[in-house]
Amino acid sequence: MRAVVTAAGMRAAEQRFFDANPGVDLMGRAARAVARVAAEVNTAGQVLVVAGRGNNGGDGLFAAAILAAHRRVLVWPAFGRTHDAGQAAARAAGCQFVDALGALEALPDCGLVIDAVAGLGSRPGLPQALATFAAACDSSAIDVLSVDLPSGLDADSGAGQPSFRATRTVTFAALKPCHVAQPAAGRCGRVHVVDIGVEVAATQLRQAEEADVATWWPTPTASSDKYARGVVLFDTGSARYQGAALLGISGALHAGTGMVRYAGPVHSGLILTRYPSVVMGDGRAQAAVLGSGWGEDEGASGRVSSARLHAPVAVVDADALYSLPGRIDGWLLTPHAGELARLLGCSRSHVESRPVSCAREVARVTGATVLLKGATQYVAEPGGRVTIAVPGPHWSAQAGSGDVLAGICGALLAAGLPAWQAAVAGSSVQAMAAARNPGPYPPDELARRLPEVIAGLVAAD
Ligand SMILES: NC(=O)C1=CN([C@@H]2O[C@H](COP(=O)(O)OP(=O)(O)OC[C@H]3O[C@@H](n4cnc5c(N)ncnc54)[C@H](O)[C@@H]3O)[C@@H](O)[C@H]2O)[C@@H](O)CC1
Ligand SMILES: Nc1ncnc2c1ncn2[C@@H]1O[C@H](COP(=O)(O)OP(=O)(O)O)[C@@H](O)[C@H]1O
Repeated sequence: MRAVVTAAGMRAAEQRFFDANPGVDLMGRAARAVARVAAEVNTAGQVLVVAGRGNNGGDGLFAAAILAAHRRVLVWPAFGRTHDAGQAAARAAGCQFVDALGALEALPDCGLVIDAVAGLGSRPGLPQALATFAAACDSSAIDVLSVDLPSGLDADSGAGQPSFRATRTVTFAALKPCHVAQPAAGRCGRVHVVDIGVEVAATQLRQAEEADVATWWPTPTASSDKYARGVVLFDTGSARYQGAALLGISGALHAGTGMVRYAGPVHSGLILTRYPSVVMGDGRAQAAVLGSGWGEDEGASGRVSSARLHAPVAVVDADALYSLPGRIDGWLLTPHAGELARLLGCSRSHVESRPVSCAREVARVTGATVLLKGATQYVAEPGGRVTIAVPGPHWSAQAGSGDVLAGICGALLAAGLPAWQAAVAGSSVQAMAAARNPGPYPPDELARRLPEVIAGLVAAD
């Protein structure tokens, strides 16, 4: 699990560090890390450092001084004034200072641009000259190494256009929200988190890793039987959306559930032709999966109540989200941004601009865990902790992926994982299956690839 720290949290951690270690040269440590990664990206070509006015510019200037020992380094102080000591070091090391025009003219001869315009202090957007330069970097496909974060992005919200688009980002102590939240994360390239000695406090926002999923994944033992592994009861699908039932069942079976019961309206012939191990009808279960493919079913409340008679907890997807039976501790809700907006009575764009606080709010009010689906998958617990799932490729943005995901999560909930782990592990493993099978595979095909991903995970653990 990797901590994700806000700009304020990072500044507080830095202050604690300085209080305990007065006089330590953190900027020097940051600059050496930037120079090291710069040398990895491009070993010998000319480097152009764009330096801002603050400490981020200072990191870039000291890195420029280190790199200038072995290669030609140009420095563009984008606002004229820049970090005084950093500027003196860069000049003393022989860096050549250029203006905006000089920077643009030099670009074709450079092997690397270091963006040290702004980091934690970055405000959304760039002034015109920098926006023009960032666009020129984009169109010339030159490697851009951003210091802390691509300048022009807000560290916490990830908002910001125009901004630099980095191929690599070197950040310090911990990830910041903009490194993990799409679409900003897509502008950071490969992110290196460098230890500079600053310890961040435990965070309420974290990014899960494959190793976490491997640790949590429920694997059968010699004493396992189908009931111990978990029974999932599905009430999914409708006459109009029959496929949703098949997709969810596929997710659960390929994630390793002990048994699937199906109590929805889709004809048994259709279900059993595809999945002969499914037991038709109600019965005791460890978890239910509800809502996928219901459409605007008028009997939604009745279907939710009925499932409660058979299973202590449920994954609530799609249209079942609007028939929640009061407080539902231990349950898992799986809305996308539009569904979460409807639950909150706000606009989709409001949810998209504040995904963490919106998911937290619904978790707090319902007592359930909320998996907010989308390009970044946020899992919010009622206590306020939010875990981001392992990311995957955007091919998964297709009808039916959510139905499969609900089934995977149902299997994990039935196996006894707490709702937050079921949600993080389920959405991560689906993303990993998509990442290991790049291309436009339909969601049912990706579900069939889950076993090899899970086998690899548990073997590695
Ligand atoms: N906080 C820490 O623990 C550490 C911080 N360090 C560096 O210090 C940085 C923070 O320094 P500062 O607080 O001085 O802030 P920054 O240097 O990140 O940003 C502030 C400056 O950038 C300008 N600026 C902000 N947004 C802009 C935009 N979109 N376009 C153009 N200019 C913009 C501001 O006007 C201001 O001059 C970190 O990002 C990191 O690079 C490192 O030296 C090491 C440790
Ligand atoms: N841009 C994206 N990149 C990666 N995954 C995405 C993206 N957009 C959506 N997804 C994933 O695709 C699935 C879509 O779910 P959902 O909208 O409920 O679809 P459906 O109801 O049709 O199954 C979710 O698992 C979600 O996390």
